[in-house]
Amino acid sequence: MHTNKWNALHAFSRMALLEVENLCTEFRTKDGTVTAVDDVSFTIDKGERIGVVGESGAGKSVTGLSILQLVEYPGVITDDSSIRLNGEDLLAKSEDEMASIRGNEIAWIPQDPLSSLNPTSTIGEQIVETMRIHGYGDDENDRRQRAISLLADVGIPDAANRFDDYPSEYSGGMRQRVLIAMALSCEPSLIIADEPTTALDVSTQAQIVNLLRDVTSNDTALMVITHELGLVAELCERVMVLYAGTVAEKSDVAGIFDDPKHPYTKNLLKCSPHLTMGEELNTIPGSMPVGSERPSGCQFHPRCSEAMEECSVVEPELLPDGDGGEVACLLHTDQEYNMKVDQP
Ligand SMILES: Nc1ncnc2c1ncn2[C@@H]1O[C@H](COP(=O)(O)OP(=O)(O)OP(=O)(O)O)[C@@H](O)[C@H]1O
Repeated sequence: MHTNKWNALHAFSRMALLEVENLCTEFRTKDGTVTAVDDVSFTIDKGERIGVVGESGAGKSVTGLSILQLVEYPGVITDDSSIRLNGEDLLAKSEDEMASIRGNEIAWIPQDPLSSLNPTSTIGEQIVETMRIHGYGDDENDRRQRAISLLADVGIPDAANRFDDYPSEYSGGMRQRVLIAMALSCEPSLIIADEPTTALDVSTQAQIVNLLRDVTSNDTALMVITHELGLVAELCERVMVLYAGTVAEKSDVAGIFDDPKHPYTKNLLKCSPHLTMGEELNTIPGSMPVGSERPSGCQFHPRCSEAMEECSVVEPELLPDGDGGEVACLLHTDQEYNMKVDQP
């Protein structure tokens, strides 16, 4: 019952910044409909850091891109979905309004710093341009000064001189810092970071985690998309575990590590290089359903070592787990489901 007190405090001290309800995002391809995000609901409070975790293909990036309405063709957010920022319906916004919200209100840190930066433009000019596009700052000189101070804030030494360098003159870790500076440049209320430490060495990863923790605050919330639960442990307050586009489990960070409920979460913990600390690293046998073919019942049941007969028939609902979190697993629900299966 460790989380109830925390949740009560959380409810009183914070307000919802982002409210995602029943988000469904489908890719309507010629080979059938791929449901990338299937009825996902969650909130992010002002200044909160939340981790969205799962293996490749779980729907993490599409969830983030849906919030920004940047899902590529033939992706469609279905009509029952709702995404609200500070109470405003983002799905009712025009493309021009969304363009202004991107960067100004919600900033995206993409997966790959090298391909996200323009190799032919200086680092400083790219940060200034982000502010210019979003109408931030009064004049070019202000924007330039702010870019230099942001570069210094994210730990670029000798920022005034490094302003005029090209991306190729920065290391991988420095390029990631630049993307963080760009995300911060227009003072967004939410930053969505997609795998922010992938491809960095271990000590640089630790520095980027510390930086992300330092730059998020009461004014800036963070949604981290990652397959790495170790990153979540170091950085986030709450976790949402996705599997095949559905929410497997939600919890505060302590709950996920001390008492994971969903068998998929338990498997992910055994697969995290940071958490296993030199013990044998496991992989989860089998693979996530791909394309339009989805198993009946629980999406994870074909790979689940704890699966029961009814797991192949009944789709588990996401229900309170009794510890302040929520879990979608028949092992953690009462007899109601078994009765449903037994009925003719
Ligand atoms: N353009 C597309 N057309 C068809 N299916 C797509 C498209 N983009 C994504 N998908 C499908 O959506 C699902 C979720 O993809 P998503 O990129 O969100 O996964 P992820 O959890 O972020 O994985 P990764 O860690 O590999 O980025 C996958 O099954 C993927 O194949």
